[in-house]
Amino acid sequence: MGDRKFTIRVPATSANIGPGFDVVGLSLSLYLTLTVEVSYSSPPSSPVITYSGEGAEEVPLDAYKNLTTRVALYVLRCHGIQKFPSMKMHARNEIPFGRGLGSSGAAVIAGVLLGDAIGNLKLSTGRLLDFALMVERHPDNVTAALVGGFVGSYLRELDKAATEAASVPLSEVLPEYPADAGEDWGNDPPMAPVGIGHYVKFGWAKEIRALAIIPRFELSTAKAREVLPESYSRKDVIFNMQRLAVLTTALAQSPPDPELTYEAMKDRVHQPYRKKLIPGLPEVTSLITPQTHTGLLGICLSGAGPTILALGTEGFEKIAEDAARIFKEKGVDVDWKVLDVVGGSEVVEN
Ligand SMILES: Nc1ncnc2c1ncn2[C@@H]1O[C@H](COP(=O)(O)OP(=O)(O)OP(=O)(O)O)[C@@H](O)[C@H]1O
Ligand SMILES: N[C@@H](CCO)C(=O)O
Repeated sequence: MGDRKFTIRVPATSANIGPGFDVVGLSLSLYLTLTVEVSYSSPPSSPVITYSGEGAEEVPLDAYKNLTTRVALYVLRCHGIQKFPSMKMHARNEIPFGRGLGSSGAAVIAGVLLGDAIGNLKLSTGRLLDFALMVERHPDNVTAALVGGFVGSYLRELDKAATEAASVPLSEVLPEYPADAGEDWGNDPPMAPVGIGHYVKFGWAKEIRALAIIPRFELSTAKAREVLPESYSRKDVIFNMQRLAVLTTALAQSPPDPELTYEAMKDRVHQPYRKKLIPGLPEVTSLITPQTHTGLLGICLSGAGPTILALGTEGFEKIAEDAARIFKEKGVDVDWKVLDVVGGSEVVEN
């Protein structure tokens, strides 16, 4: 194989969109971009990683500790390739860490695409998703990051053997590989069962944009999932299913109907439990409405939070300023960005 240069670009995502907890995701115009140079003619060595942008002060640059390169190595090892080729990678990241904008999902998809590209594996979209789902176990962010747009997904019920293969602890899927391990990593990594995740892309009305109101603190997804209950009442489950069924079509209607979409973006499965981790969440999502803010279609927690996502057609500045004021009263400073709904990940040869 000759030497190669390529770029991998993966969008940010907002999961849940209110009632679709662990089910729907939306890709947004902030990107994790990898610029990669691979030399197959040089002997294999540890990849040289540089990084700029969001998370630069905390992200590990050791390829055996960095999430993206560990995922790439997992995919390579599942295909019998034990070592990275000689390579340089620069990551430029616009997606803030731990804010509910899918930074980890983007890093995982970037890793799967990186493994696919450097191993010249030519995996199908479905297979790329299988490997991503072995690492990030809920499909909403990774699916939207891979295929783009407004996406619904479910995890298939697997047979007994495949269920076991798909439920190994993350530490076994992604061990922190010792840099000096040579070719001997010990056991083979668990192979991803075929067809773990299935998805469908919904329509999206082109005039709808997304306002991300981003608190200046991080909340890890793991912590935001710990506060959720194990079971729910029938009433709350029906509340969410009714709204989600309406929402997936309502956001494709042009012009969108604010009355319909605002109510359809309400949730009783995750947001009520997360309010203790995000001061201001109940106030922002209840005081900012289509009646008070022309152009607003709906407002919800983005992913596991703490970012708030407001969907709308206009009036973003007023929505953002009023949300910022409510957060400020609770002692929380925010930044805000108006984002577009975008296509999925791209790998471009340079
Ligand atoms: N570009 C990246 N490179 C390496 N590691 C990353 C990268 N982006 C995110 N991570 C890792 O993922 C962690 C954040 O993941 P987490 O799931 O808590 O939040 P999130 O993905 O930003 O939010 P959400 O899943 O709610 O949308 C970071 O602290 C970091 O360890
Ligand atoms: N559906 C997930 C998204 C976060 O990655 C959650 O809300 O916990």
